[in-house]
Amino acid sequence: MTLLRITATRTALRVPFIGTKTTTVTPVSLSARCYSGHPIKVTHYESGWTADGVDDSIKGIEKYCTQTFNKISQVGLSVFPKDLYDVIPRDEAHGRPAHALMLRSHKLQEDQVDPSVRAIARCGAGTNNIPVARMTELGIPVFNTPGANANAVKELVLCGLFLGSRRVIDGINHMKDLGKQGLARERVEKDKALFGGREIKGKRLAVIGLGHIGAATARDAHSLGMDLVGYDPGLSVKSAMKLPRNMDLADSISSAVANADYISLNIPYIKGTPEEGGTHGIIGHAVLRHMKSDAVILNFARGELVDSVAMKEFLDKGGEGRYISDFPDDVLWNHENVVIIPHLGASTGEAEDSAAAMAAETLRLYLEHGTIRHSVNFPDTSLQEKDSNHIRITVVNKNKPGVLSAITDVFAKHGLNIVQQINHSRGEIAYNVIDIEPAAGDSHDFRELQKELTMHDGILSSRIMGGVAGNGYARNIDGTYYA
Ligand SMILES: NC(=O)c1ccc[n+]([C@@H]2O[C@H](COP(=O)([O-])OP(=O)(O)OC[C@H]3O[C@@H](n4cnc5c(N)ncnc54)[C@H](O)[C@@H]3O)[C@@H](O)[C@H]2O)c1
Ligand SMILES: O=C(O)CC[C@@H](O)C(=O)O
Repeated sequence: MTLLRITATRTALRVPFIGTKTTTVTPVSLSARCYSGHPIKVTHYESGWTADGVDDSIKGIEKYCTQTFNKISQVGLSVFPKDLYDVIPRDEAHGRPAHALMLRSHKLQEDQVDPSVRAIARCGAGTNNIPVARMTELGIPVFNTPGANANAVKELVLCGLFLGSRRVIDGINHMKDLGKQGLARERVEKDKALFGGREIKGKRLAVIGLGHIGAATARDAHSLGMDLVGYDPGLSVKSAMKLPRNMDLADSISSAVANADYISLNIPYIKGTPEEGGTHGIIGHAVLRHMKSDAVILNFARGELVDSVAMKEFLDKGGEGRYISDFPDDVLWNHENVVIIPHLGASTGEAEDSAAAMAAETLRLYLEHGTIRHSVNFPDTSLQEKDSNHIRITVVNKNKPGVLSAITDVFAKHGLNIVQQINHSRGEIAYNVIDIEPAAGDSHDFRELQKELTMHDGILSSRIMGGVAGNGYARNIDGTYYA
C-alpha cells in the first residue's frame, strides 16, 4: 500500500492510484500532521481489504473512515474535521474499510474488526463489551473516556440513594392505582403509612471502587452528611487526593460493607470470578453475609458484578434490604425490594457529548500523530512533533527481547536516520513512534522497508504517517502481510 518516494522538489502531494487515476491533493488540514519537507508519493497496493468486495466508487478516498456502532453524539463527532474524516454508521458502510471504530455499549465481535482497523474507541468507561485481550494480540489499541460521564452516573447514584431510602416509586405507583379508582384524595393520608422511609444523613455509605464515579459519589455523600468508608486496592494518589477528609479506607470488600447502610459499587466488570482475578459475581454469598439485613446496595457499574441468586436470598430473608440497579436482571426484575433502571447512568446530553468528544479527540491523536492516551491495553505514548521535515513511523510489536534493535536495524539498512524515537511497553505489547529525516535528494522505496519491518518476527503492524489520510498501514497477521 505504501510507497513513499522522496525527491528534492517541493510540489503538491501527488497520489497515484494503481491502474485507475492520478490525483493531486492538497495536504490535510492544519491541525493534522503531514510530512511537508518533501513531496510524498504513495502508491496503494490493491490487496486484501482494499479491493475485495469494495465498491469502485469508494476506492482511493483520501480520508480516514470512522465507523460508529451506536448512536453517538453529533457534538462529539463534530471533533472529526470533515475534510479529513468520513464518519458513518457501520450498517451504512457497505463494505468500505474502517480505520477506526467508535461505539458505546455495542457488544463488538472480532469479525467486525476489519484488517484495516487501527483503533477502537469506547465512548464511556467500561470496555467489557470489547474483546480487549484479542485486540491486544492483534496489536489494536482500545481507548475509553475516563471520567467523561462520571458526573452523570454519580447523579443517578445519588438518585439511587434516595430511591433506596424512601419508597417513592411504590408510592407513585400506588397513587396511580388510587387515581384510577378515584380514591386518591380519600386514601392518601391513611395509605402513606405504607411507604415510610429513613434519612440518609448520618448513615454509613461504603463505596467500592474509588475512581471517577466512586470518588465523586463519596464527595457528594459527604456533603449530604453521610459517614463514609471506601475500598479500592488500586487507589491512585490522584484519586485519593479527591476523597473527603476523614473517609475510612477498608482492606477488603467484606470489611467495607460490614457496618454500611448503603453500598455503592463503582468498579469495572472483568471476566472471571474474584478467585480468577475477575469481578464476575464479586457481590455473592461471601460478601452478602457480612451486610446488615437492611443494607441498600446500589449497582450502577455492571449487572454481572452481582450474583443475582445470592442477592435474591439476601433480600428474601425478611430484612429491609434493597437492591437498586442500572442493569437488566432476569432473576430480580420483579422483586418488591428491587428497582431496575434501564442503563441510564450515562444517558444525559452532557455525558454523551463529552464522552464522544473525548473519544474522537483520542482517535485523532492516534491516527494523525501516533499518540496514545486513555488506552486500556496500550502504554501512554507521546512524542512531540520535532518539525515538519520528518516522516513519522509507528510500530506495534510483541514485548519481547530483540525486537527494538531489529526495528532500528531495518532503518539503518535502508540508510535512514532516526532523529527521535520513543518505545513504551505494557504487558504483552510494545509501541514505538519513530521520526526519520531523509536527506534532501534521497530516494527511498518505503514499500519494501515497510514490508521488511512489518514481517519481522514479533512485529504486529506499522504505520507510515504523512500525506494521505488512511494510507500507510501494514499488518502482520500470523505471518501474512496485509497492506
Ligand atoms: N451505569 C452506567 O451507565 C455507567 C457509566 C459509566 C461507568 N459505568 C461503570 O462504572 C465503572 C466505574 O467507572 P469509573 O469511571 O469510576 O471508572 P474508574 O476506572 O475511574 O474507577 C474504577 C475504580 O475501581 C477500582 N477497582 C477495580 N477493581 C476493584 C475491586 N475489585 N475492588 C475495589 N475497587 C476496584 C479501580 O482501582 C478504580 O479506582 C466502569 O467500569 C463501568 O463499568 C457505568
Ligand atoms: O453509553 C452508555 O450509555 C453507557 C456507558 C457506560 O456503561 C460506561 O461504561 O461508560
